[in-house]
Amino acid sequence: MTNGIHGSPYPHLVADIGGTNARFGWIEHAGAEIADVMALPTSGHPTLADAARDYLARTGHHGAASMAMGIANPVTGDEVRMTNHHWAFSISALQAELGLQRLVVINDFTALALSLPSLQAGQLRQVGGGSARANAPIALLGPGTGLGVSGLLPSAGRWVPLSGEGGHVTLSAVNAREAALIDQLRRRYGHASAERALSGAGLVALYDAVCALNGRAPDPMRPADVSDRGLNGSDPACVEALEHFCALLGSVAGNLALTLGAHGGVYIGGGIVPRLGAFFDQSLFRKRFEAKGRFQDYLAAMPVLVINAEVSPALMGAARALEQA
Ligand SMILES: Nc1ncnc2c1ncn2[C@@H]1O[C@H](COP(=O)(O)OP(=O)(O)OP(=O)(O)O)[C@@H](O)[C@H]1O
Repeated sequence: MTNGIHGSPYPHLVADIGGTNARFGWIEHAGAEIADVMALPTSGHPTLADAARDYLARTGHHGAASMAMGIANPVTGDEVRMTNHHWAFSISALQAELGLQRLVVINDFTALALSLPSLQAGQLRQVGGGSARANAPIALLGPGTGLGVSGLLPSAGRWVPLSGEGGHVTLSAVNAREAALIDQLRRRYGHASAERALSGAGLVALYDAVCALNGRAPDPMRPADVSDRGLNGSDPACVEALEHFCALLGSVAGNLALTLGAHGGVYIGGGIVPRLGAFFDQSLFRKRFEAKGRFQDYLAAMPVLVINAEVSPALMGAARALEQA
């Protein structure tokens, strides 16, 4: 068994645990690529340990010495409880259960942030703005089961990732229709956070809110139904919900970019935006991103980069966290 750069013994099991998908990969030795990447449905396994064992059984791997995972919730102590799924566990108990010498657990978007400097041009699609400045703060947000938010700050020649919960900031409106939609979300949830609109469930909640404002009973929908009918134009309420989704994401992304001074670029991760393709590029997203009054020019220069969903960069970030542990 060999050690990593800072002493994490190999082989490494790496994981990206979202509310819907649990993605795993295997690193046999130092310098090896991440192999046997596999996504398992979180709903198909009673516990995270079960999902990890299922992955190991399916791939025939055994003897992981270290594991790193990014997981979709705040990580503030030994007890971990997912925000958008029922899995909960003790980090020390999971380490013992899986027989690991080292287990590193970080937020999933913190892990994704750690991977950003290694992404290749082919894994990104730029939506407006100029060139990213070197050694400048980077912003990251991504609608999926929830709304992940993070960033990278340059410090003394290395990148420091942020571990906040920016998906739960209060959603704000820029016109009367948005205010009415957000009011619908507030009635439904009490607090209308960004995630209540900018996630899979949020897309359905926006559709429900549009129907309520139009005095129409909503059809039962999954997030993919709303986006499919919005993209093919077959249901005007879905088209409007998808347009609001993109516009509100622009407002939230612009807020994050202003707060961080993200001249290094604003990255969009998560499973939803890459599926919207040209609709997203032609939506109000970019206009809203820049619509910050006197700071329009400041934001107009910043590139927005959509991360291709086919790649699993959060696994790379988890691997990096293990190297740095
Ligand atoms: N075509 C689609 N259009 C819109 N939403 C979709 C589509 N397909 C799947 N979704 C939704 O995307 C969400 C899953 O996103 P993602 O693939 O990023 O999962 P995840 O990594 O488990 O999420 P998270 O990290 O936010 O917990 C689910 O809410 C799902 O219903």
